[in-house]
Amino acid sequence: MSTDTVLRISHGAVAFGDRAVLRDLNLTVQSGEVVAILGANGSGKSTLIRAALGLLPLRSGSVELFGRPLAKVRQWKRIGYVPQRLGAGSGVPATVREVVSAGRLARRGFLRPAGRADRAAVTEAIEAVGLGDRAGDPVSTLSGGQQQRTLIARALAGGPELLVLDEPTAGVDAASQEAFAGALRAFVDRGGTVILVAHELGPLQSVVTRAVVIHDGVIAHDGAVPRPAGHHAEPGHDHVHPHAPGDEPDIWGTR
Ligand SMILES: Nc1ncnc2c1ncn2[C@@H]1O[C@H](COP(=O)(O)OP(=O)(O)OP(=O)(O)O)[C@@H](O)[C@H]1O
Repeated sequence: MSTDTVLRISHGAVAFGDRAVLRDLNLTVQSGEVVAILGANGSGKSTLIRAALGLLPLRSGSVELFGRPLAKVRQWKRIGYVPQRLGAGSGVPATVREVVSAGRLARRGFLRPAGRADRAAVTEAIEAVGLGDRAGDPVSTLSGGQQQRTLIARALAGGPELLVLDEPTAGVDAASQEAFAGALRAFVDRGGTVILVAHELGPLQSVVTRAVVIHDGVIAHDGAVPRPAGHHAEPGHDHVHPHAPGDEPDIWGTR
């Protein structure tokens, strides 16, 4: 597998008004890595990935994607991004297949009708997340976890090299978490790179190769996935964890 640099953030700083959220942050991700961005609520995890994709401006520092400065990145189809939440209640009764097909648009161009390869990629992505039997159903009839999987399938359908996922399994049922972990594993086996934000990894733990913990605007840990610190017992712990009984959860939200 090649070890090309997929993402490099150098001395990145992001502030909202005069509030610094990220300060002098350095992060390099190589091709083939599965990096989990961890940290407490509000520590800046989403801010980090949004800045990495050019969705938020840096106050200072620089970002390179696939070896190019952000301003020179043209091939956005190399990246699949799944933001934190499906825009709920859009009122559009789109089916799973329609939503996932939207993930092919950047690749095939807006004016060209979907071809055989497009349809095959959409079907494969839907199967990969375990929604083959729901492809014709409106997404509004799906569970939250299934909707999240639909968005992941949409990102996969574009055939990206890098997947960026913001809390893909937060509040997601156990079956969806397992299906999602399987889809990610298949993506990585084919040479894909993943950066994901998480509060707990659950079934994803076996896929993740590296954990980056954000604290106080900088990287407080970069390496092996840290062991849980028993946060379930803490009163401030308010996340929903749909894991199986007897399953030992892994929590990092150091609040
Ligand atoms: N557009 C914005 N304008 C002002 N403040 C913002 C904006 N986006 C994020 N923030 C603030 O920046 C901080 C970091 O937010 P961010 O969403 O990156 O945290 P997070 O680690 O992803 O949190 P969570 O785990 O709750 O999703 C928070 O205090 C948040 O309120």
